[in-house]
Amino acid sequence: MGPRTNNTTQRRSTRPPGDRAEGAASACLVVIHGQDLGHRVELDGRPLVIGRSPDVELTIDHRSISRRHCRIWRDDDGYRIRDLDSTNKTFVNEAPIVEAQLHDGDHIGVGDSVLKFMERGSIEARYHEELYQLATSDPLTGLYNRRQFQELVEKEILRATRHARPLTLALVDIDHFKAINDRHGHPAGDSVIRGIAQILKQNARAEQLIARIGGEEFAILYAEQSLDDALAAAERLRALVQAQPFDLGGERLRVCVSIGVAQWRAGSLSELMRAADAQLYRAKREGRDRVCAEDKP
Ligand SMILES: Nc1nc2c(ncn2[C@@H]2O[C@H](COP(=O)(O)OP(=O)(O)OP(=O)(O)O)[C@@H](O)[C@H]2O)c(=O)[nH]1
Repeated sequence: MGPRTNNTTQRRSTRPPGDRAEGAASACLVVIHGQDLGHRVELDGRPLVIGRSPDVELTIDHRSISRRHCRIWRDDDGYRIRDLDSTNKTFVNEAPIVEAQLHDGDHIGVGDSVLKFMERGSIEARYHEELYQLATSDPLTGLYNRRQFQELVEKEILRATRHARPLTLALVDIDHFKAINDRHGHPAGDSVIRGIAQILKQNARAEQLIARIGGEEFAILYAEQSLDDALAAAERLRALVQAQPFDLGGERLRVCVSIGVAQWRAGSLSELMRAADAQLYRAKREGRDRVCAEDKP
């Protein structure tokens, strides 16, 4: 299990990467050794605890790391780090510390992992920012890509389990998309994909995760929302898409989507995906342009 940034709605937005408010973060941490190499966490001045517990802001689920291992915060002189009496100690540039000032480029050792501290704006931080965007987002829409979505959903499943909160997944698929490509061309198809992504983004709440997980398929995770609430949100999206004509070179085209919704009930991410997928195919079978959800238990 790799590192997870928690405190989702505050620490980092669960909105798609393209939607992130720029300028809020003043520094970042990048994993340069250990699990989830390249993972990046923004520091925006608020205290951040690194540890094995799922309830800290940056979870690294590894036995070499204490439940609450160390804390990073900002004071008038910049960022500081303090070890929280961890079993294996916290290191800055390979020296054990109790408390220390952090400087651009410092290596922070926690258990088997090494994180690099970088001031925002440094060339290296921008380089990592670009790499991170490339690795986690879909270039056509700016939404999360499939891999990143799966990683974030795994984390939400842990949180839902721990706090006994509901979690609902919707899979959204454009209807008869091949015909749009065939009739209007691939670039027009791309603009329809972008347009639908835009509708999904504009109507998402901060705690929702949205991704493009396939050619003309999107996924939305409704964290902390019941099946009924997610169903109502999905139905609103379906109606919005249906009501908004796309302008394809002067021709107005109506596009529809089918949506399958499933609630997480213990079990793995792939079981949740399969359940939502079954509902999506039911929506297609029953005539498209509709939302289907599994019956409640
Ligand atoms: N323009 C464009 N087309 C894509 C992209 N990715 C996949 N496609 C096309 O999307 C089409 C998907 O077609 P199908 O899976 O047959 O589905 P459909 O025509 O939407 O039919 P239903 O889902 O059954 O309503 C294929 O023609 C793919 O080539 C993309 O990034 N851009």
